[in-house]
Amino acid sequence: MEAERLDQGIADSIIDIVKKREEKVKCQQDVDSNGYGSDYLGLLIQAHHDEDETKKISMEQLIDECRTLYAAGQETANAALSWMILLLAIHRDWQEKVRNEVISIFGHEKCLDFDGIARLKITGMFILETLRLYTPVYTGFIRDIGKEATLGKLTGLDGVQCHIPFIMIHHDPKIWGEDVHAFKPERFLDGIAKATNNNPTAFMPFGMGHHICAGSNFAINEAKITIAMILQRYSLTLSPGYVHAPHPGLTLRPAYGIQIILNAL
Ligand code: HEM
Repeated sequence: MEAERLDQGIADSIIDIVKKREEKVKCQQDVDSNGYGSDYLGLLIQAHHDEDETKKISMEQLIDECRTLYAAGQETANAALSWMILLLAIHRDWQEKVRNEVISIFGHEKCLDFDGIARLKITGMFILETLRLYTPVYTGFIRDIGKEATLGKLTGLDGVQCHIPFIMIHHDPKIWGEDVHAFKPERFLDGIAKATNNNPTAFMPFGMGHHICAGSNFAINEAKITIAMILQRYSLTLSPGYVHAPHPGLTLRPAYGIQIILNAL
């Protein structure tokens, strides 16, 4: 009952947001170039109002899309950012390296732009190493194996489910070396292909194949922007009250949160 009430609450708040956009269009405030808006929600509302019945989506479909995107994008990115903040606070040398890169590209200006974000190479290496060590979707994925598939010498796997736990792959010394548990963003200095010896299945924080994460670029940019904006303003120190307890829930999360002391620069 509680789950149903929450579910209805989520649907109602999405409908409220949609109605506000529709009202704006009715009032002619936002019809100049973007109609219902040029973001993802705007595109969904446009599809909901499409006169072509073959392209039109129902309100239920629109709500489902919003739900999926929020669930897939919020919990994962939240977990990833938490571990990034922890590792920045613990590895002060990397905090300095990342901050120096941010300042060298953006100066002490508070405003970031996309050209600069794309040039945040050290920050990118730091993000990849965090995703390797603390893979948010640690369970990986489960795939049904089809008729024709073979796995090494195994055949006749039709109907078998295959579970690929990303975190075990990301912590496999045969792939990453004996220092697999060490925090070493320099592994990614020459990109993911070099770090994994051209093995695309060695590093899969965003999955792979048909259902690979739809928001991976968004998530990396989101992390770069968040880290850059924090490091432009603060230095981070781990609070002595922090207890390290990665909790394997829906995503890999810090069981008791991450307590950080922020000092304005
Ligand atoms: C660090 C952050 C994130 C991580 C680690 C992550 C990871 C993943 C993983 C492992 C999958 C399953 C891939 C598979 O089954 O092969 C997935 C799917 C998905 N993700 Fe993400 N994700 C992140 C952020 C986001 C964001 C920000 C969005 C949206 C804005 C998003 C949207 C999706 C969607 C829609 C799917 C389903 C794709 C499909 O089934 O076709 N994700 N993500």
